[in-house]
Formats: sequence, C-alpha cells, structure tokens
Amino acid sequence: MSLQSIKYSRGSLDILDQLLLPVQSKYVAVRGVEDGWKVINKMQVRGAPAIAIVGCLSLAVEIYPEEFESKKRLRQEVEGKLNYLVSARPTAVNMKIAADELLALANDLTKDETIDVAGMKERFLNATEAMLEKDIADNQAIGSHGAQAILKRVAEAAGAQTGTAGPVRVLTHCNTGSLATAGYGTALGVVRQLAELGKLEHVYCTETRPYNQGARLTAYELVHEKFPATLVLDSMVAALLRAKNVAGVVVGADRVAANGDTANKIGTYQIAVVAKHHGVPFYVAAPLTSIDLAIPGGDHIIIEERPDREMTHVGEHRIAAPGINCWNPAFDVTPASLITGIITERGVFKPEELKEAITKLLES
Ligand SMILES: CSC[C@H]1O[C@H](OP(=O)(O)O)[C@H](O)[C@@H]1O
Repeated sequence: MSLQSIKYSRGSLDILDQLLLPVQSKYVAVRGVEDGWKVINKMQVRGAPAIAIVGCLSLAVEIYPEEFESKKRLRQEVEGKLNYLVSARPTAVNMKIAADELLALANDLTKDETIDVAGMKERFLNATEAMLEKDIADNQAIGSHGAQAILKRVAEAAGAQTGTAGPVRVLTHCNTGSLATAGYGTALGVVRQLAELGKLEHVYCTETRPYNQGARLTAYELVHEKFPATLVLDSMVAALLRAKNVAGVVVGADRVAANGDTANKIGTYQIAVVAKHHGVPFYVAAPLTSIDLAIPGGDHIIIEERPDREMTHVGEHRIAAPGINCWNPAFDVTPASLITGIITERGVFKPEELKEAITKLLES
C-alpha cells in the first residue's frame, strides 16, 4: 500500500496510477511532457496540486538531458511545453499558476547576463523540484489552520473554551489527500491534523461518483492511516447531516475565484446547500496556488466535461442503458455565500475577506 502519488529524482518521474487503485498499486513512468499531459488528462494522476507538480516535473525530466544552444532557445521550449501542459485539464488553476511563475523565471534568467544557459537550466530544474517540498509544507499549514478553525467553531457553539472542543465528526468529499498532492493533503490534511491532535471522532467520506475518488482513494488513505472512518453514498449527505452530529464539512478546491466562489468536484455545491440547511459549517481547504484572483466570480470558471463512459461503466462493466444521454461535468461551483471559511496555508479567510487578504499577502 503506498500513499506516495509522485516519485521523483532528477531525470526520473513515476506516478502512482490512480485509475488502478485500490485493487492495484502500480507506478507509471513519465518520461516527458507528452507522457505528463496524458497521465493528467486520463486522470492517472489527479488533484489540483498534483496536476501542477506532475506537469512541471514532466517538463523537468524532459529538459534535464537536453543541451540547449542558447537561453532564448531554452525559454522558447519551456514556454511552449508549459502552455501545452495547461491544456490537459481546464478547471484546476494550479498548473496555470505554476506555468506563469516558471515562465516568469525563464524570462528573468534569459535577461540575466550573469547566468549562462547551463546555469539557467539548473535554476529552472531547482524551481520545479522545490514544488514538492513546498506543497507538503503548505498542506501541513492548511491542516493546522483548518483543525483550529473547526475546533474553535465547535467550542464557540458550545459556549466552551477552544481548547476543550472535540473530538469532532467531519465530512469530506472527493479526494484531497496524499493522492491529490505531494503529500499530507489539503482538506484531508485538516482531517489528519484533527487526528494528530486527538480530536477526530469520526470522518465520513463520500464515494464521489463517477470516478469514485472517495470510495477508491480517500477510503484507501483513511484505512491506511487507521482513522475512524465511514464511506457514504453521495446521496446520503442530507440524511448523514441530519442524523450524525457532524461538526463540519471540509472539501478541497480546484479554483477559487476572487469573491470566494469555488469550483470543486461535482457534488460539492449540493453538499454546501445541505450543510447550510442543517447549520453545519462548510469549509474549503486550498493552497494559495488554487486561488485565481484574476477572475471575479465562479461564473468565469471553465467546468471540464468528461466522457460519458465514466458514468455508463464501472471498469469494463456497463451500468447504464445503452443510448441514454449523459451530462458529466467533473466540477461544480459553490457560491461564496455557502462557504464558512477558506482555509489556506496563510490562515482562514471569510470569502468576502479573501481578495484583500490574499492581495496583501502576495504583495508582502
Ligand atoms: C487537493 S485536490 C483538489 C480537487 O481536485 C479533485 O478533482 P479531480 O479528482 O478531478 O482532479 C477534487 O475536485 C479535489 O477537491
């Protein structure tokens, strides 16, 4: 059993093929950008942060053995390959943000007369490799901020001191753990932190049809960690919140707009509506690399639509009537009005505070 979604050393990249989990744990070699694009598009690797990291590392393994005639030639190669990688899946913003940052670095290095083409390539490789450790550190910070926010909320509701709250029951959707990131996870990082604090009574995970990230991946992680966990059907969330005293919902994000509207796995919006009805706090956990201040609201987010076969078949087994039409958006948008807080590595923000707070952080 492995929870390491990405194995990298300079010149070598392997990803855990998540289409085969949980019954088979098999790594697939990614030898360059073409392989990187394919494993992202086919969802052999998925999860907004993991998509960006695998995409950028696929470029790193491609350029590592190459000798470039000039810094301009290297920059041209980097720009073309990064734009190609961004096209693999349109909704998560992390790959686009990483591409923009790496292209800005390539532009700066091209102009820097103190660095030759070999030095530029080394600096570029170092920048892509740094994404792995930074993502894990960000996720641990998200976990800490998120756990404290949920416990504080529970204590306030009970009129008690924050330190006395819990243990709590939480619900999560899709997979936002080590299999969606470089490690530890975002929303599942909050669950891990609650468990590390001894404050996790129970975690419920939804199956997350049709790719079943919850049943296949999150359940895999929770069993691996020996957390008290229960799998529920996507259709059970209302009954669960009514019956099981869930203290909070925490989900991930693929793209958070400037006003806090959040695109996440299909079904998230529905859970947020049910949480509002039952007075259960609803949190989004996401690194700053999932926040897109360039778009004002959720209506501007492109929602990926995936093949009908993901709905009509489970593996090779057909479960839907031949000939039926299907609608298979991979994500939906939860309006900011349904979100209690957005948990980042720099703190927890109310949606209405997000744009100003993140702008200040990015300028500091
Ligand atoms: C920390 S992963 C964020 C996000 O990505 C997942 O989508 P997919 O499995 O299609 O890549 C899901 O929406 C997670 O919440």
